[in-house]
Amino acid sequence: MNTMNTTVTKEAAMPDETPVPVQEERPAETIIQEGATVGTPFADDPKFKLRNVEVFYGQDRAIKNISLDIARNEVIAFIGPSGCGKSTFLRCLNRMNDSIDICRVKGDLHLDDENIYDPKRDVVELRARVGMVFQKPNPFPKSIYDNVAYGPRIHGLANRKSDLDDIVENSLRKAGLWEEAKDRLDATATGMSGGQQQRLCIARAIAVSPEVILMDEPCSALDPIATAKVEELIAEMSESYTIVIVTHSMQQAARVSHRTAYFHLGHLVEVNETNKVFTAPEHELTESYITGRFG
Ligand SMILES: Nc1ncnc2c1ncn2[C@@H]1O[C@H](COP(=O)(O)OP(=O)(O)OP(=O)(O)O)[C@@H](O)[C@H]1O
Repeated sequence: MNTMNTTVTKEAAMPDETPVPVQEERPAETIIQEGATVGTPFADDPKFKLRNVEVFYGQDRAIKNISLDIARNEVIAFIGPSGCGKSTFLRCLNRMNDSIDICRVKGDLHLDDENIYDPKRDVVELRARVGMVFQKPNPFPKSIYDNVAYGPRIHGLANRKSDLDDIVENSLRKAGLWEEAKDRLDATATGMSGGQQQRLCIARAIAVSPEVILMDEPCSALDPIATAKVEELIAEMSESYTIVIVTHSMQQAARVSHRTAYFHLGHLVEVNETNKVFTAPEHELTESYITGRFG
């Protein structure tokens, strides 16, 4: 455990002049050392190598000098209080922040030794390699088939209709949706349940053969049964893909991830094996969060 104290003691003068110790919470900012993440933030031969990353919205610095590796085929969970920068950092990994005018990203961000922010980089190709599943299922107002076929069509991944059929079937199978969808491929996707729509969005991401799948609170709009299905899927998918998941649910992070990264006020405070984060956190802020003292 980090040995720094969370409290300071100060003497307060009582009317009878007897000094009485007063306990005061030390503000979180005073116990964070910028850029000094505790635990195991680095990996050998990483999929993503991210160094000294800073993200600004206008003048506001939302991500403060974060360095992290994401290993191949690992599931890493980003946790932390609301507004700590989890989604902002996640969106750097496939340049989703590019669409926000006031957003500026600094630092070195590499995917397989290629600079993600190289001005010459094809962002469409990057997002095919690094797919994304959002908080709210967002199928296109098209048929189930066309939702999954959309990416392969625009990326020219199938020459014949039968090839496209195979991609659609395989993607729906991998997303655990084939049995439910095979007899209604022409039905509109928006007529599916929320959980089915989210698995369809996962199938849509899988259809372009990504290497990485980013998930931004993928279960927050789902009921417990649909959530359990998506979590099962994450476990299966981790054999083929690198997965980065932002979640508000510590139980979910504990169930699905190999490593967990704890964010606080734009800092990356701790990264460790998930089991360690939840049973023996090294930093006192991580401990405060997982024991429910704030967040
Ligand atoms: N488009 C934006 N414009 C300006 N500021 C933003 C924008 N998006 C996020 N921020 C700010 O950046 C900081 C980090 O936000 P972010 O959404 O990344 O946090 P988060 O940890 O994902 O939060 P939550 O758990 O609530 O989704 C917050 O202070 C937020 O207000």
